[in-house]
Amino acid sequence: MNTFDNIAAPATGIGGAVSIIRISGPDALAIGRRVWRGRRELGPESRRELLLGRVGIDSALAVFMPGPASYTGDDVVELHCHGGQSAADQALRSVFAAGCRLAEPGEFTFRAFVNGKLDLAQAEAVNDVISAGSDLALRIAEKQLDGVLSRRLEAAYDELNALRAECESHLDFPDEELAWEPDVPARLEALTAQLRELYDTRDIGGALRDGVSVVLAGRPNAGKSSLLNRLLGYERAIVTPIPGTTRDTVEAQTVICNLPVRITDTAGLRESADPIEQMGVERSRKSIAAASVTFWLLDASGGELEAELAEMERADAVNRIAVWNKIDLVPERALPELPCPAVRISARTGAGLDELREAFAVMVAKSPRPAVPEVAVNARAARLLAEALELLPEATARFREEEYELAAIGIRTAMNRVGEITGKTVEPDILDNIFSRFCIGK
Ligand SMILES: Nc1nc2c(c(=O)[nH]1)N(C=O)[C@@H](CNc1ccc(C(=O)N[C@@H](CCC(=O)O)C(=O)O)cc1)CN2
Ligand SMILES: Nc1nc2c(ncn2[C@@H]2O[C@H](COP(=O)(O)OP(=O)(O)OP(=O)(O)O)[C@@H](O)[C@H]2O)c(=O)[nH]1
Ligand SMILES: [Mg+2]
Repeated sequence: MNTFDNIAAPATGIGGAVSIIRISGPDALAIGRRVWRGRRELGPESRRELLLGRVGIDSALAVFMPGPASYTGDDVVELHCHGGQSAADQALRSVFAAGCRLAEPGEFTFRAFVNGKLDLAQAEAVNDVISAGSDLALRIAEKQLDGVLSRRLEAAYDELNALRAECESHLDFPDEELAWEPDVPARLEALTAQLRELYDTRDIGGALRDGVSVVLAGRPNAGKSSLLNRLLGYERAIVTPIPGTTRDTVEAQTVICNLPVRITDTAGLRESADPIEQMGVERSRKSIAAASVTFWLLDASGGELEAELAEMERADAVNRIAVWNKIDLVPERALPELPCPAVRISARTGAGLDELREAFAVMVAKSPRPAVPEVAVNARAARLLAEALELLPEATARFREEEYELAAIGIRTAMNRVGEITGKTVEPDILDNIFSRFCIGK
């Protein structure tokens, strides 16, 4: 990615009423002027004003945002054309003809990073904002974009740097005992605790970014597909009184207690002579093994409680919630105690659904009503924090043993790991890897 090129790309998806084409680079204004004509000329006077004019045959608005006060930090021109493929295409063609190339995925945000408008943690948050699957996921992404995580990491980085310098002064000036900071180990420990607190947000961070995978499992006819439809609020899967209705896995997305969820309905588990059904059951087992939470459906009205429970035990699914269904048919029935969280619901009437949702939120977020955490780190940050957390107790011990050189090396390495999260110290291939996962135009 050459940061001096002029780049352009559609900034909006298809299907909208307006299509925005974004141009960024040293010649953005000249290119904008060549392709867009209005009564007034695009230029420093029209800074951040939307002016009406034409791009080719389409009437379009244009705005000039001079760098460095722009999204990328370079000069930016946006053309707001009519929606649909044709208007945007002809505008884009004239932009390319005027001397732009198509931006690579994430290249606008990459430039914002290179120009110091955003650090790496904020740049990653841009992608999180776009892919946020729930309000909660969006809020946490917006906080990271605002720099909440970055500020904490910057403070940790500065403290590590100060402590590293302290270790080195023990080496460089071994006779100046009086000037030494007395509490280096205590400060190292406090810092380690802060980094661990950040590290401990990785599970909820992963759940918010990737969604939690939930599988609906159980014997045929237990009401898995009925529950799927209930949770989604529309008739996604076929429901019939015939056991073995669902043959293949059915996937959908939803939000439960503000957590984005990828949910899979499965074929009921049983032995069957039908080869197609057996293939479906095979898929069910695979989905159960891959999911992070299992809602295990049990027919509370059935005559075969033992068989259903045995099937559940045999599957040995992780993080399961036992869901006694069809409770509307047997409201008073005493049901066996189970070794896992259990709720009583009716997929038919909707009774107990809130309890199920809460049991799920407690399992995933340790709270029935997950609040917006200040920060929740992603997998990359968690990996780097884990490395720092491994080094710091070691370095603290070395310091106590007056092995200042080893302590300094450990602290410096931990500091660089923390710096990698915000992009202070980072390899180009890591940047490529991060930005290439963005969409074109971002
Ligand atoms: N039309 C349009 N809408 C958009 C964006 C955009 O680029 N274009 N955004 C992005 O994709 C998001 C908004 N984010 C932005 C962040 C910073 C700046 C910007 O120009 N910052 C300058 C000046 C800020 C100011 O006016 O006070 C700066 O930081 O110096 C623009 C958009 C969402 N909506
Ligand atoms: N009374 C009552 N009937 C229910 C309830 N939930 C599901 N049913 C009925 O039970 C039957 C089976 O429901 P499904 O949702 O298709 O069951 P399933 O677990 O998906 O079954 P398979 O796809 O065959 O594995 C249907 O006739 C549903 O209407 C419930 O809460 N109460
Ligand atoms: Mg079904």
